[in-house]
Amino acid sequence: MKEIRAFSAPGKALLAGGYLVLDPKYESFVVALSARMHAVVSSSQIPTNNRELIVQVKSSQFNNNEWNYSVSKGQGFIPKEKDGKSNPFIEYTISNVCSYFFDIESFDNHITIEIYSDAEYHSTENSTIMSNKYKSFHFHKKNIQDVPKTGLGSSAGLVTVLTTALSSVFLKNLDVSDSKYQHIIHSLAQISHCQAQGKIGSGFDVAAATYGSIIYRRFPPEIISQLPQLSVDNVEKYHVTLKDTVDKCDWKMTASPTNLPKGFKLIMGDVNTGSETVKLVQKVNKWYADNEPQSLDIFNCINENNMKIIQLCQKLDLLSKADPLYYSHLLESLHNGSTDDFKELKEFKVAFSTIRKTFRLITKESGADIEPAIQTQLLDNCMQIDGVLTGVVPGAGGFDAISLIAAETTDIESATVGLETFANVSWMKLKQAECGIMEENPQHYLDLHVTN
Ligand SMILES: Nc1ncnc2c1ncn2[C@@H]1O[C@H](COP(=O)(O)OP(=O)(O)O)[C@@H](O)[C@H]1O
Ligand SMILES: C[C@@](O)(CCOP(=O)(O)OP(=O)(O)O)CC(=O)O
Repeated sequence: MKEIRAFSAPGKALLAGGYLVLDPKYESFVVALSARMHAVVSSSQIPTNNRELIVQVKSSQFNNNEWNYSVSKGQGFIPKEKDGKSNPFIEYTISNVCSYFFDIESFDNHITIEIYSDAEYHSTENSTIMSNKYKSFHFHKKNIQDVPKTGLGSSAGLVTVLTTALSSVFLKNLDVSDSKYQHIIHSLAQISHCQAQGKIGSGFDVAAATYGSIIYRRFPPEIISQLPQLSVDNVEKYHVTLKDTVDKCDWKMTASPTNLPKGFKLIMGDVNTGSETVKLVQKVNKWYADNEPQSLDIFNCINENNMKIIQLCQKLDLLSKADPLYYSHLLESLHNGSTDDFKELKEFKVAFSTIRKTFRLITKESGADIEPAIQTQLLDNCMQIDGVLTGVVPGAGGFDAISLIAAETTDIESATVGLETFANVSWMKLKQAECGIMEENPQHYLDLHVTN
């Protein structure tokens, strides 16, 4: 009998903690976003002589892209694509999930996974909308690697949701709301994502895809770097080390659920030019090493303000319950220019402006365009808009995007329409996600038809 299940995972914005998050001594604030990556998985058992798996991954939104893999222990769980096509994010995910579960006695060996990604992950130019009563997706004429990204973490979302979908074939009782399974999904996805990227980043994107909005402290990079290379000759060794890493190892990380305070929302503006995170990180690392110990003081100053933001979010949320009247006045102040009358809001603004000031200092000293002048101007202008409290360049910064924190009642589109100052920004149809990885109804992806 054919089994069908569906899952989805959210995108991310690193609101506080860019660069510092790479070091396990600092915590960061990651907001999970309503743009999600989806996987619909169906599996069945077909007769074979060996324990070979057939895994077909379809991403029909992108020029009908599809990858057809055969995977077996004899090939070291290294997937072989029928036509030699490659997608490292899919391949490492298949390798790790298969290696982790391969001692399970019986499992479905014919697996089809359909990937869908929400509109906000990519430029929607020249795309066709296909929808049904429940979902709506953009279909492109280009292959996945040729459609411009917006920077919400498509590969992290893909790897996390694919890890979940594949694991569900081996674990029929997989429950994504159970922390035991979330840990397995998160660990396998972090490992696969790092291997596919060829570097061990901070992993905040995979953590948000799994756990939702979080206060995040990264795992030590050695957890992943100590894994042996997966090859035909060391299948057993890889399997044992992987099992230990996922099941026994202390990942020494934090991923505590958090949220923007009640009555506030995150607004993301796509600036449409793009930056290269790897190059920015290299420049900042060089600047840091060349300028110790002052660079440590600068990072500590950013950290103090990051922590302030995390504490203020918690404080505001408590206040919304403890003193609803005061809180409603506080929210109103965002629309009548009196935010400075409320010390919590004043402190919130000061924390962000200090972080921005410090980012500008690093920009000047390192040559890494974290908050380039054009973004400074844009953010300053945004802060004049009715309802907007503050703003920052998220993640690595650069020319990619801006994040604003505003009253839920802010209408950013109307406030900026037709204004030259905001001509280069497109406001993304996004909000904070309600949760990390979640199970979806597979019926909701059926009968998609053209709607534009
Ligand atoms: N919907 C999708 N279907 C198939 N592969 C995808 C999809 N989205 C992302 N990917 C994979 O992730 C890659 C982009 O990863 P990356 O450059 O790290 O971008 P991002 O910063 O969005 O994570 C794509 O080239 C592709 O291999
Ligand atoms: C600099 C960083 O700390 C944050 C980068 O955040 P972005 O959200 O800009 O990331 P990408 O999607 O990978 O480009 C690097 C890291 O944490 O890996």
